[in-house]
Amino acid sequence: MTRIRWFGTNWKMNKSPQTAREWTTAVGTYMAEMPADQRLFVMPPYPLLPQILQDTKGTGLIVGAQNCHWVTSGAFTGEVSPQLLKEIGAHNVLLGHAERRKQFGETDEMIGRKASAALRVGLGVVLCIGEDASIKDDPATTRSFLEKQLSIALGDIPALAPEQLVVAYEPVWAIGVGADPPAVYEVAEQLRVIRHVVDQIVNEHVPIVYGGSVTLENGPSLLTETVADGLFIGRHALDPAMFIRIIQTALGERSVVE
Ligand SMILES: O=C(CO)COP(=O)(O)O
Repeated sequence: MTRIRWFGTNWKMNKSPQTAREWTTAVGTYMAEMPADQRLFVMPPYPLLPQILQDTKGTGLIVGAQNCHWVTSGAFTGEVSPQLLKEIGAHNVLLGHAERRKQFGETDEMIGRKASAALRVGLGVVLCIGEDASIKDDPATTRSFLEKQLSIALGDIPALAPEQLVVAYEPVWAIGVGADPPAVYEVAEQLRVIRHVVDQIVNEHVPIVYGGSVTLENGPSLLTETVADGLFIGRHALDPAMFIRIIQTALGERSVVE
C-alpha cells in the first residue's frame, strides 16, 4: 500500500485576503504536478475560508478552520459551529491546538466534545496533542499525559471515514518563535507511543504528523527518522515558496543546500 504523506499549515492569526491569494496561487501551481500520494492542508482564519475554498476548488488542497464549537447553533457569541463549517464547504477543522488550550482554557473534555461533533457532521479533524516543557524530560509522565489527551479526545468519536482524522503531535515546548528546536530523538519516541495508543483506540488507519518549529533543515529527519506520516508547519509555511521547499526537501526531492 502506498504511504500517504501529509503536509499542513496552520496560519494562526496571520494573512490578509491578498497575501492568502498569493499563497494559494503558488501552492496551487505546485499541487498541479503533485504526486497522488501527498495530501496538503491549510487552516486559515475563519473569514478567509470562503475565498480559499473558492480559489482552490479542484486542486485537492484540504482547507479547514482553526477551531469550532461542539453545538450546532445557539447563543454562543463569537463561536462557530461544525455544521456551519460543513455547510460552507470546509473540509476539516483543527482541534486542541496548544494555543487554544493555553490561552483560551480548552480542556481535554471540551476538545473531545468538539472532535465528536465535527466528525459527526462529516468534517475531518486534525487533533493536536503534546506535552509541555515541565514534563518533557520524564518519559513515563509524558507517556501517560499523551495517552490521557488521546483517550479523552477520541473517547466518543463515531466510525471514521478514510483519512477523516489526523493526529498532530505538537509538543508545547517546540511551538513558535523562541521555542527549543526539536531534536529528532526527542520526538521519535513520543511519536511511537502515539502511534501505539491511536492504533488501540481507532480501527481506521490514522495518519500522525509532527508539528512544532519544523524548518527546511529539520524537516527531512523529522519525517524520515520517525514514524511521522507528515509535517505540520506554522511560521515557516507562511511563505508559500518555503512551504513547498520544506515539502520537497523532506521528501528528498531537493537538498537543503542549493
Ligand atoms: O503550531 C504550529 C502548527 O499548528 C507550529 O508552529 P511553528 O511551526 O511556528 O512552531
